[in-house]
Amino acid sequence: MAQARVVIPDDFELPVGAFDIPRCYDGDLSAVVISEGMIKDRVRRLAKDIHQTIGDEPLALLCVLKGSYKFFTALVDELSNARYNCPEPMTVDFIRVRSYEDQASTGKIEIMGMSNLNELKDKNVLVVDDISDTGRTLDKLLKTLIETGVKKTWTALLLSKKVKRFVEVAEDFVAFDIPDKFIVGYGLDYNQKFRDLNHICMDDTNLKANNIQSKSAFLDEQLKVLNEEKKALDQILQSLRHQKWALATEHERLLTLQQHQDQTGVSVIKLEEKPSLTSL
Ligand SMILES: O=P(O)(O)OC[C@H]1O[C@H](OP(=O)(O)OP(=O)(O)O)[C@H](O)[C@@H]1O
Ligand code: HPA
Repeated sequence: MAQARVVIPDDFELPVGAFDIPRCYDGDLSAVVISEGMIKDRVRRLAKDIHQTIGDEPLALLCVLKGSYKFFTALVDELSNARYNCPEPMTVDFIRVRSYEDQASTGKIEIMGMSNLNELKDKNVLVVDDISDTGRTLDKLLKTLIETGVKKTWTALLLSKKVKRFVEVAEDFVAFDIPDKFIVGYGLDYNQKFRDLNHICMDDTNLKANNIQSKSAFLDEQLKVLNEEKKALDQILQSLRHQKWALATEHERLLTLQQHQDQTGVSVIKLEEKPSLTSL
């Protein structure tokens, strides 16, 4: 039977005040998106789906640290139950992969603790990660595992973000499909903060980012209006300059005329050179 997907709608937000949130995160979160209880229930079912698909094969579970430590622990427990009567053992391995700074992938996938990868040679490996966003982490890791000579790979993800992937990667088992928003909690961090949070939440920086975006759009509009006003004022200024220049020229001509009249007693109309426009 095809696995059912659990798709979290884009506007699904539960009030933070309705959940138990550690005091140290007061004011840091804007919404709860998936509660701990829902994760627990979903992971139990996901473990059954994994066992049904992979069967009673020997299986190595690879935890992609740090983000997936909570999901991994929950999944191993549920898989142990699901595989209770399985004659083949299940092993656990850990690897650290890092690429994010603030809320963005740097594109530089750093794999740490590569030495134990050789232990996975010829094995069936279930890669367990917390989230697929750009897809770069899983892509790099899967390619590395294939180069290492593993027998077969599957991926189990707590979250799959509904966003166009930078690289398409097989997502074999997914607990939740989530909106394209930066989320934290249940192992996921924002600059190492919030990993210990039990629920998956939206951190307030999403709100701040939205506010900044709308403020910036508002300022762009203001700037457009001001630029138009500046253009009109420039035109008025230019016209005033011309008028001032004409008046100054006329003034100087009359002065010269008067001087000439004072010296000679004769009234002569004499054209003088105009002052330059830039000197006004
Ligand atoms: O699909 P991607 O865009 O590559 O993003 C997914 C990866 O990003 C996070 O890791 P991060 O680099 O933040 O390290 P962490 O696990 O230590 O938090 C997360 O744990 C995934 O491994
Ligand atoms: O939305 C996210 N939150 C935390 N870590 C992440 N790594 C990729 N995407 C995310």
